[in-house]
Amino acid sequence: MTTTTFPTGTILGYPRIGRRRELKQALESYWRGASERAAFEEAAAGVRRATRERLAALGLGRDDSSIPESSAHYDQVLDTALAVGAVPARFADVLDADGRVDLDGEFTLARGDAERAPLEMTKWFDTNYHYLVPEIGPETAFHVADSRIAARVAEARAEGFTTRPVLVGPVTLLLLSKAEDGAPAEFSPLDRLADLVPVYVEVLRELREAGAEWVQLDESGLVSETLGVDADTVLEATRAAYAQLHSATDRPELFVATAYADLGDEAFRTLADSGVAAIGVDLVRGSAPSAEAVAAAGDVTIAAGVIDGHNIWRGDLAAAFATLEELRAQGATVAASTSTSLQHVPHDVADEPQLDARLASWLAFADQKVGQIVTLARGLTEGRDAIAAELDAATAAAEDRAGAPGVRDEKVRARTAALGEKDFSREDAEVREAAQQTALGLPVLPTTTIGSFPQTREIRVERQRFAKGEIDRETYDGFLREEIARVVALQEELGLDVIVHGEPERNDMVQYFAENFDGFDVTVNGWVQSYGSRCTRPSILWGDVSRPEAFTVPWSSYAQSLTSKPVKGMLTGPVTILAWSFVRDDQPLGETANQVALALRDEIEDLETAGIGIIQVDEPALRELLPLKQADQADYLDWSVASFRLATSGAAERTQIHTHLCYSEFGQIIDAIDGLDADVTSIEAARSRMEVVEDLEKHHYARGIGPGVYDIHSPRVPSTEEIEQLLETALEGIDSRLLWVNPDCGLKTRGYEETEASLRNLVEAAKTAREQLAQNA
Ligand SMILES: Nc1nc2c(c(=O)[nH]1)N[C@@H](CNc1ccc(C(=O)N[C@@H](CCC(=O)N[C@@H](CCC(=O)N[C@@H](CCC(=O)O)C(=O)O)C(=O)O)C(=O)O)cc1)CN2
Ligand code: MET
Ligand SMILES: [Zn+2]
Repeated sequence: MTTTTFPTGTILGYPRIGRRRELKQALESYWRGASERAAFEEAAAGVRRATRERLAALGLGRDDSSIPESSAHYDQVLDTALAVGAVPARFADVLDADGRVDLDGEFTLARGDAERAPLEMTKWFDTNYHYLVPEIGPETAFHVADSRIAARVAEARAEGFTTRPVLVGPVTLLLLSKAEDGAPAEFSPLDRLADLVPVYVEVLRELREAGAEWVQLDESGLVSETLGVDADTVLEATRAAYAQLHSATDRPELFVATAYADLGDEAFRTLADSGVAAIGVDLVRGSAPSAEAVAAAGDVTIAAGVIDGHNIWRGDLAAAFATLEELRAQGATVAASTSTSLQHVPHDVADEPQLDARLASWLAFADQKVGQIVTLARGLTEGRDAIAAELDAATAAAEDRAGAPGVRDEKVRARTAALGEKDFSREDAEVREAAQQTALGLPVLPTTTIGSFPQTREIRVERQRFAKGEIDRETYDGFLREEIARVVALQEELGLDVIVHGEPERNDMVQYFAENFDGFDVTVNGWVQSYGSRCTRPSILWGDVSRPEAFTVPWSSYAQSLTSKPVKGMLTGPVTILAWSFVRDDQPLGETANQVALALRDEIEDLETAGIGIIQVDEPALRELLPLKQADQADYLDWSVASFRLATSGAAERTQIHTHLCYSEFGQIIDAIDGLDADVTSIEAARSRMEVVEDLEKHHYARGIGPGVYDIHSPRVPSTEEIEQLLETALEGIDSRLLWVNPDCGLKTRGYEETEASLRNLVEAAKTAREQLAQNA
């Protein structure tokens, strides 16, 4: 086997949706049937080509494997699952006679079809990216089902690039998978490792044939303690898998990348001992391997993740370089790398000319981070003096940021400093329940939705016209009021009990808040993929946060003026606002969370004054930010739960506080959910068919609870019978006085046709369930 050296500087991955979301456009157009397959393939290839050219222009080498081949149409976990044939039996028909899967098969798994729900989607580590969860059973027939990753390597090769293909590694792939339906209770996907690794061996051979000299296997599963498998078992699996991959012939050199938390010496040594040639460690979230581990590791290259792939600050470049030098002084072969893939940050600060120049000078998006990597690599080759100017410039920017106006706002500081215990708690839950019963008079099994109604193209276009100055504020507001009136009337007609205004005024549930708070800025082109073709523009929280004036109140009161049923006010909670923004890194998150909480507390007070009796404070990201290391979890849950309570505990007894969580497994955090002290909580449950009910029962959960009965992630309309069935399951573990009937999440990504049909069935099913309860009483 040829031995090639690892590049001195590299990144673990690059945004793949395109600088102007070209891939999103192409995907949605293909799905709509508005373009042919060939046109889609061409657009996707265009994004890949532009990425390679850009990375080379920024200074990564064309032929030294420093450019990762990290593209994906929909999801990188799906791409790896397809490569090794991890296709569940319920989708067996997407495989052709040769066991291969094509483009439409890929999208069937990702998006489902009329009969089938798609693969489940869940959080990728502690990020706002969502991957598709492979389903693996005792019978899953692993085989090479798809060769697109090799084809992309060959495509790059033809254009003069030697790229480094990126796959999810075998251990992490299985750790992130779920057991296929019908698998025995004691079955764990990791049990199939020995059957899976030989298929990776074949895939590696294919990649080598296509011209890859290095392959990157992402094994962040090794750093997480939240995947339900103990550390020793994970290390044992790692040892077994990599010994076998190492001994394979005709393969690229192995680079195992880990990210999102500390790898730790033991896992580092396990990888080094099993013969992998390079190991990536996240030095933003974790620490460098110890001197002993480095000494014991032989000639393995350490790809030191010193540039933050998960946040947008320019950071302390001099400190990053010092870390590299220190590792080198210990005898390590070092490369400069990002801590994670850059898929979590936008492309380019230069695409944001509207940003204040001073703020912009503190930032580094993906392209700036590539520049930083190139600088550090040059420093490693030529010595510190060669990059002194760049290091000094970054230091000067950090100093400027520390003293800039708005970073500290003394009024905000005085308010958080004065907080006492009473600011974090409400009247007893029973007292509140009685007051709310009187105030609201809701039926048993009340029906409601989670907040958003379909964000139609028309709404987005009107908002864009308003942003461009093509229509004035009055016209835009008038349009939104019409939209709200329509949505309220629709809910009345459907017979829902608690009405929402539909959130048409919001571009995004976090960005909208950032736009209305001080201390934030927003981007115009700073798109980051959240899942599939869906993107967000995370806001930049750079200063102390406060709320200049009420902003949700006019919409909620307008909706309330149209109906005698209660309208639910709709806010995004402090933890979620932090989780889905780029947050200042110069103070503890808990401190920032309390500032956001106080801004929300002000809004809640104004909603109450305006006569809104139910207020939902969404915290879908509560589970997302849960630290991957158990030792850090208690502290996180303390400050996150406290910030929610700070936001909501100013509410009167009679005001019913709701919260909503989705996209996660909740078993692990039920105590924290209880600690939020919300009166009613809606959670995602339909896709896991009410699995959560068992957990709730185990914890003797005694508050209002709405486990979702309708999966809003696919256009499929759930039948009345199906929803009745789910309600029956729910009622086996939940007291009927506590149960609410609602979808899994907001309806913003859905169309009206399926939304109306589904909600009609939901209301109908609730009616039947109520009748049955009355009969049984
Ligand atoms: N921040 C955040 N994170 C989240 C969620 C969330 O809602 N927000 N939900 C969960 C799942 N993730 C999601 C992420 C994004 C979307 C989503 O729908 N995104 C939209 C964009 C939302 C947005 O910001 N829209 C803007 C800009 C819309 C736009 O693209 N306008 C066009 C013009 C209009 C058009 O032709 O469509 C343009 O600028 O070119 C607006 O409405 O104003 C999309 O990708 O399509 C849904 C779920 C978890 N994480
Ligand atoms: C991702 S959670 C979404 C909650 C929000 N209120 C909505 O309905 O869209
Ligand atoms: Zn949700």
